[in-house]
Amino acid sequence: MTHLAQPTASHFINGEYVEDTTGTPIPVIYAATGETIATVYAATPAIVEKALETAKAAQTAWAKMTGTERGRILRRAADILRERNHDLSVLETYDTGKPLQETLVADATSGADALEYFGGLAASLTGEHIPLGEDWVYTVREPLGVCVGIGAWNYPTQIACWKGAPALACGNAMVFKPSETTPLCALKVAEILHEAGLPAGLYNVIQGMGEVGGALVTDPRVDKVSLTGSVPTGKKVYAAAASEMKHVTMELGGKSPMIVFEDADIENAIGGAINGNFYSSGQVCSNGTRVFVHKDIKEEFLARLAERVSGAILGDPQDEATNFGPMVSERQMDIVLGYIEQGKEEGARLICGGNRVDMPGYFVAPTVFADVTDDMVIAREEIFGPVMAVLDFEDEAEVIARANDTEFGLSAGVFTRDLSRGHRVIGALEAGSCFINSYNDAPVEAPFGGVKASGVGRENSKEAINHYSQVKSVYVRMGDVEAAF
Ligand SMILES: NC(=O)c1ccc[n+]([C@@H]2O[C@H](COP(=O)([O-])OP(=O)(O)OC[C@H]3O[C@@H](n4cnc5c(N)ncnc54)[C@H](O)[C@@H]3O)[C@@H](O)[C@H]2O)c1
Ligand SMILES: C[N+](C)(C)CC=O
Repeated sequence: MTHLAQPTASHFINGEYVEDTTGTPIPVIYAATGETIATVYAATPAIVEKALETAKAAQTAWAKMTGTERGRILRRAADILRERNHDLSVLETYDTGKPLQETLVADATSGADALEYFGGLAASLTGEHIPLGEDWVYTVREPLGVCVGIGAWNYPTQIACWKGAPALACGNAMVFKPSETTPLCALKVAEILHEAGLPAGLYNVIQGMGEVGGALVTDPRVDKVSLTGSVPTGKKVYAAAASEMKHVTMELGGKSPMIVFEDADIENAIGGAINGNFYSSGQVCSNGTRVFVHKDIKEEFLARLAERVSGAILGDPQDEATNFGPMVSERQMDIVLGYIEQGKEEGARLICGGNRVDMPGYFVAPTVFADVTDDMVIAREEIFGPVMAVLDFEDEAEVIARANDTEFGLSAGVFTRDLSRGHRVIGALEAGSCFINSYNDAPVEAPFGGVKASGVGRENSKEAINHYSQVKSVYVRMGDVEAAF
């Protein structure tokens, strides 16, 4: 019997589903059971060619439409996403294993927000007039052309929309390659965009592993590459794109600090630490996985934290009562369990969790280590699972220096009732997406992205427009041209 997650076909190109079973089969495995629920096929060179040719051909006419017309289509797509939120959330849960309780509020909804926001901005994308005496300069905001989006597996619907919405609003075409681990949701985004009236060829989805991503990145017809993925992949893709000076956005990994001062509202800080470590079972790029807690409140923090973590409900992710799901794959589970063993060997104090859960699927118990030191591997490397490292500190200058002592710079959070200190400390932290008395809020109105090895460019907000368009300046002389000879 065909599982309801099985898509119509593997790829969506030129406004329709396209199949080519000669590509490498990619099984889609439901992380809560280990069963194969769908199969898609990696794009062959012919499929890659068709997607790029189609995108290139469709983009010129799209760019000539008014922003109002483009925006209307994106906003219609946002409405359809919201109307179908339940079905899309069920699919997201099959694709990723994340609990339905989360996907109902975080995935298609945040994708719809992006489509609505950039749909609303499309009509206001203008240049400026710069008077220069009798002469003047005007600027024109132009699309880049064909953009490639490459996704990670933790937020497949959101990533497909966060890249597609600003690209399309600016008049570009997109070829999107989802993660091979979660190939399903982006196909629905493409289907809905076309149902909303998007002309054929402007948003194409093709499947595949890194080689397909690599073929897209190096193709001369591609003008921009936006990757969400790990730092090692980011370095490769950035280098490949640099050979032809392509525009890039790099949304990469992190090992972000969350600092809890002694005057913090401790329950709020614990709530922030739980959201910033255990939401999506810890598979969130911006997570505050190094939780620095002032030594005076550390033991109280740990005791209350352990009590609250015991409230995690592990189970069937399609059951709305479940609030903690499995790792996306067996491979990711093994990576996370390997880090947990390393934490134990390094001498960190295990407060809770620390094991695979004895149930079907790839569940790792929410894990907290205390007495973690800066040099431990679990404090230095991105784990991308439910593993919180709690470190203690004594004073502000010391904790800022330690928080910044990392190659990453995606996010940072501070909990304190002293707002002067909150702003001062956030100002000194090397991170792109920061929080005061909160953690991991990512509304579409706020720029999102990292500094240092965590990334280049920003998604969301008006900032994203700068990364999907370029400015042409035109000098207009009103008088005669003066020349030396
Ligand atoms: N900053 C953000 O917004 C953000 C959001 C989500 C996830 N992430 C990061 O993503 C990582 C987890 O996701 P992942 O395991 O899927 O990452 P990954 O780097 O393994 O893969 C990401 C994507 O890149 C593709 N890819 C791999 N090699 C490639 C190559 N040489 N050329 C082109 N494409 C290639 C993969 O097929 C996949 O689609 C974590 O590090 C996490 O922090 C970042
Ligand atoms: C962008 N965000 C934080 C919602 C998901 C990243 O993994």
